[in-house]
Amino acid sequence: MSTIADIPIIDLSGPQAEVAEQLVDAAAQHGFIYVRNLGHDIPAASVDQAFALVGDFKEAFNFGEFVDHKAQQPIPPTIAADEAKFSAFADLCRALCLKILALLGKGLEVDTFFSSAHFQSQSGSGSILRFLRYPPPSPTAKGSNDIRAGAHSDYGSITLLFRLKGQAGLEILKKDNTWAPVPVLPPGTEDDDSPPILINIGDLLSYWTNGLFRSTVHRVVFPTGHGNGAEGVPGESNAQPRYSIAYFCHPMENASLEAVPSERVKNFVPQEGQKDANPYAERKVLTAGEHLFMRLKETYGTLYGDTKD
Ligand SMILES: O=C(O)CCC(=O)C(=O)O
Ligand SMILES: [Fe+2]
Repeated sequence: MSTIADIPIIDLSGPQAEVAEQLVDAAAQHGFIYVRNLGHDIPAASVDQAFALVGDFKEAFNFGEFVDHKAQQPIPPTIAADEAKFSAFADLCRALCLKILALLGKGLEVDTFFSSAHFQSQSGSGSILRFLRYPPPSPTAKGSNDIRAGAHSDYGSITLLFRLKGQAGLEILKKDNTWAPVPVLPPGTEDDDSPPILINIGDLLSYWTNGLFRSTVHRVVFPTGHGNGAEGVPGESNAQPRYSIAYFCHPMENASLEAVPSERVKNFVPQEGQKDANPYAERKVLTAGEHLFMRLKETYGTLYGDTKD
């Protein structure tokens, strides 16, 4: 068995100063954090209900922001009946993101520096609630077809990821450049009512903190029996379709990504060769919207009026 990913497990209900410090350390060392879902922030029933809504999706369905509980985009009739439930779930995700951003600010001794740049109004941030469905392996698939979602890092500030017990697939790239599976139920959480919510740092927050917080590369694979060297986690399988729900949190588009007034950020020196070390320490101040545009342009250059070479 490959060794499972080394990701800290944090209970947000502990003493807040300690929790804040743990979150900052986890963001700096790992870029991924398990937040135990003990029902204080997101009730297990709400997660179950959200997964129960996903039945009809083909591969992915993205909700942009809801305004007055209404999606601001055309949504298929099959989904429209549940609009209020989707919106309520998005609200729970927003609230949890705000809490984590406030704690990260507390841990860096910059108070509301991050949290106040988010969700100042109902729209204008590019935050997305995404429902994902990955088909089961096709019996003939070999080699290159064993990747369900290619290696990437997320663009925004933080991402919340909800997964289902028993469903394998997520891996993170470790510092030694090898992949490690990320169990849905890390040791000690097996009896929780709902699996921990996986939080990861996105490129924007890494940029904003001059690389102190790591935006860790991850992917989704078929871990067993497909000859890709990934062996997965006991008790998890990929025989069934896999479902996940991600909430990608972004600051308001006009938020300016000015230097974080934190000693720890100021004093941070990227380790040599650290892949996600931030090259922009002496940079011009971007807004969150400009940062997103830059990332999208890197990925989808031709669509954004650039020619790729
Ligand atoms: O489905 C997953 O477990 C991860 C999805 C993901 O990384 C993404 O959509 O950015
Ligand atoms: Fe991702």
